[in-house]
Amino acid sequence: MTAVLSAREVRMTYGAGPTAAHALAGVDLDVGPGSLAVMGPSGSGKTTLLHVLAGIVRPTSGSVTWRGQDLARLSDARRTALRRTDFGFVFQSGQLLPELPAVENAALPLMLAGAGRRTATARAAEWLGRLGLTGLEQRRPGELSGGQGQRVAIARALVGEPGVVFADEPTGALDAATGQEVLRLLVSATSAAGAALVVVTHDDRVAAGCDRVVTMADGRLVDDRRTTPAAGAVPR
Ligand SMILES: Nc1ncnc2c1ncn2[C@@H]1O[C@H](COP(=O)(O)OP(=O)(O)OP(=O)(O)O)[C@@H](O)[C@H]1O
Repeated sequence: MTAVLSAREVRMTYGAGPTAAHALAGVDLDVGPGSLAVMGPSGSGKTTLLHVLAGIVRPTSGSVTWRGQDLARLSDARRTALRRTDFGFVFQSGQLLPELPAVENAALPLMLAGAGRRTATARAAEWLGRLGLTGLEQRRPGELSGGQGQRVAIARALVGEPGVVFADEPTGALDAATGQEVLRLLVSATSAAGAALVVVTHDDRVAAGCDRVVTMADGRLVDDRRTTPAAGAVPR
């Protein structure tokens, strides 16, 4: 496997002394092309790992390498710039700007990167179309269902052609059937865009729809396996 993103001996400790929380206690992980689910009990370090991999937080020690650069060594400004150009994000819900129509929400990363409004919204509209939202471009988030809102969030994550998409419980606020559909779209759209996907989830069915599943416990990776269609992967 050719790793696109590599974590080595990553540790993350919150606080100090006897009450310190060792959220990551030495994690080695190579993220390759395809989709990777991160599972594990509450408090095991999943979100912290996602944030460290995505350069949102700097680990206490260890390295995270993306395209030859150690994210932990970059300045905050450089990391923020790199996050904007190279990474896409989908969160549980509520991350769309309520006053903007769907197409402008999806176009935001391009506009932040300096693209003109017309070009940005045209590209965002294409992505909304690919995600089955044609005709809903002018709706505001409050006028969309939860599943439609998450599809707008997927369009926004992919519009800038990132190398990796990070998703934290992207189906957590949806009912089971809608969640499965959103996950299927997230996996297939990310793959079609040539981006890797890292998804934190508590849901076995979501994990089964990914190519690979790692499990965390107490800040460590304790299991790493490839899924097969026979193991229940979502048909594409
Ligand atoms: N900002 C913070 N300050 C202090 N401790 C934190 C902070 N963020 C996380 N922790 C602690 O680090 C550990 C790992 O938290 P993390 O959120 O990564 O776990 P998780 O597996 O994503 O949990 P969940 O499934 O409940 O979201 C927990 O013990 C948590 O209390």
